Amino acid sequence: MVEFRFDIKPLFSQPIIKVTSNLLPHTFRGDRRQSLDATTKMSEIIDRLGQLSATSQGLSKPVTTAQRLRMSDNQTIYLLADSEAGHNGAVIGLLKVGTKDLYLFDETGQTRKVEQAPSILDFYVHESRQRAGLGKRLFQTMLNEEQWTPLKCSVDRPSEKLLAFLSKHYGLQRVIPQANNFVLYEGFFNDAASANGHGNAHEHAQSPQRTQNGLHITNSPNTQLFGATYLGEDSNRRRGSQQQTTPNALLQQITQISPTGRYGAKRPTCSMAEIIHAGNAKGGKGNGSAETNRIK
Ligand SMILES: CC(=O)SCCNC(=O)CCNC(=O)[C@H](O)C(C)(C)COP(=O)(O)OP(=O)(O)OC[C@H]1O[C@@H](n2cnc3c(N)ncnc32)[C@H](O)[C@@H]1OP(=O)(O)O
Repeated sequence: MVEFRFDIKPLFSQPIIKVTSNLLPHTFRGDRRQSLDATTKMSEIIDRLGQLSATSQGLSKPVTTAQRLRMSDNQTIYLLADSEAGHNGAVIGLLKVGTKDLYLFDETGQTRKVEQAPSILDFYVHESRQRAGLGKRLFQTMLNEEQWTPLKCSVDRPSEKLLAFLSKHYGLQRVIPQANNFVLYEGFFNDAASANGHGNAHEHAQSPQRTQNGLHITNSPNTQLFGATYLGEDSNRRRGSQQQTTPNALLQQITQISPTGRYGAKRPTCSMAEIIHAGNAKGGKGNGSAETNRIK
């Protein structure tokens, strides 16, 4: 459990609170002095949980910091607390989500630009409380609040635990291979006009060409950056057979696909990739991954 030198109860009038760039709990009411005190404490909570999440995922630096949240205009952090724990209560989970403009491959290998794609950016439940349903509670609250459905979420470099989590609770198993670090599941592009539940995600297809050798070429930045996609018989068979893929197999698949990330070797910064996959947030961005720069 993550305890603090101050009492967290005044900040958590309910077990799960939402925080955006003003660094105040969404339920907060108070004068200027109280706001200042609350933002200082919230910053400490976010930084601690962000650091623990990074450590737990083996990342060299946190994906989530108070400073990054303050600089963003489209990110929300959900925090889960146990007010009964310890002397001052304890914060036990963090989930950061946002929307991203992404170039993505659909099921047929065609490139699509998706604006404001719902994205899962960071997720952590303290080690002492994992596998007790708290992650599900946090995730479900987020889905209800954002009015998102799991199938329509892109996931920024999911860990093996998160892949297992999405498979278990939401039946998400078959990924659509991507050239960037985001993972999508089959069905993401169905009825894409309402991709984020509010109906305001937009996607644009790039017209594809299929050559004799099965290479799939579009005039898209994905193709320019990562080359054509091979749509061989094998991949068609795999799709046709509707195989169930285990999280481990998925991870392996992603490892092979992902050009960067926690699974790949370090590679030089690609400024083109940064431009293409940069999200809407004003904060610093990563190497091909909208949010992270997770491996440095
Ligand atoms: C985009 C990103 O954020 S990627 C990074 C995701 N975060 C991490 O990997 C950090 C470490 N892990 C965690 O913090 C948590 O395990 C979370 C956030 C992924 C899930 O939270 P939990 O409270 O454990 O989830 P919850 O109890 O609701 O669901 C449990 C299911 O999650 C998956 N899971 C959780 N822990 C593990 C684990 N150690 N090994 C494998 N699967 C796991 C399993 O499917 C598990 O079901 P099972 O116990 O029947 O096998």
